[in-house]
Amino acid sequence: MSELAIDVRGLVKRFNDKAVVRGVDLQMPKGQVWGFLGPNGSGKTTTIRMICGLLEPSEGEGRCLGFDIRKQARQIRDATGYMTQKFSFWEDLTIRENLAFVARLYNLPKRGQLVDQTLAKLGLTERQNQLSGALSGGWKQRLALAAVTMHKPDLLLLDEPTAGVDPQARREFWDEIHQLSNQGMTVLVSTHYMDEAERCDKIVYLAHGNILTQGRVADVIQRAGLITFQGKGEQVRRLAEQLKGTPGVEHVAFFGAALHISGRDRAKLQSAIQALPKDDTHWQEIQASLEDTFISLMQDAGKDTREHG
Ligand SMILES: Nc1ncnc2c1ncn2[C@@H]1O[C@H](COP(=O)(O)OP(=O)(O)OP(=O)(O)O)[C@@H](O)[C@H]1O
Repeated sequence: MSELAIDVRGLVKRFNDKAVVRGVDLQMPKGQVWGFLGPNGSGKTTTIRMICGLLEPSEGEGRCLGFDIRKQARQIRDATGYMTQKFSFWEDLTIRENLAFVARLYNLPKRGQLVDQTLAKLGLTERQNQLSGALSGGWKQRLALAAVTMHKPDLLLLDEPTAGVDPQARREFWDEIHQLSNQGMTVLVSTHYMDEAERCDKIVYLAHGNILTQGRVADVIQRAGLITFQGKGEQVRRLAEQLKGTPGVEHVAFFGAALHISGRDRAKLQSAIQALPKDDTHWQEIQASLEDTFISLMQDAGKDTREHG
């Protein structure tokens, strides 16, 4: 039996002749947690849907949990939990009714007992008869996660599961993801949050339908070879415009109140800083963050697209 949960090659998806996924190869070992990142519209959802057999690729092939993504969608569905971006409950059904509905959908045995256990694990037994629509965003996502894992899938595909959820609830959600992973589940999760990317064994970064980089977070940052300086001070907002377009300054971005400038030539970055009007801004070289790296990758990918049409 293959040790790869996902093994797909050359996946292409075209909608009305426009390629939105342009040749994705993904080999993901079982038991790991991988993050799927990339700007809006880069093709993450489309790729996930092809992997789990919901969408037929225009080109390419592969296996998910050993099943052919083109021919064995049903088997993949039965062994996979897929939480879509807009996972929605019947808001006018109770919490219990929603779980019971999913259990019936998967034709699970001992449904009543299973729903009881799931409610207890979630800590929602007391509230089981409340309408799901009344739950907070964080609770809704936890309920959704419980629903898509009730059939004990081998692979969990989560599409931006924590969008719009507060930081505390996101943390709790991730604790649950890691617990599921400890039980042997393989998890592929798409996200726009850098702190979530850092919790993954590996990340895959997609832009314009292509994988631009993948690997452990530290390796991805190191491979990008970015040099970053951070500026802090009262005047820093005024400096940003001035720095844009300066030779050697490849990108300029605010991180809270601090300004980051990055490039690949340290001397040029230093010259750019020295040429600034003297004020109280304090500059220091820092290690490039994952976000700096992604901003840079995205800008490079943008240039590529413009250059190559
Ligand atoms: N059924 C469809 N028909 C036509 N175009 C589509 C369809 N589904 C997706 N697209 C387009 O494909 C591109 C990739 O979309 P996709 O949802 O895969 O991106 P994404 O990386 O998941 O984005 P986000 O981070 O915003 O969720 C987008 O331009 C989208 O508009």
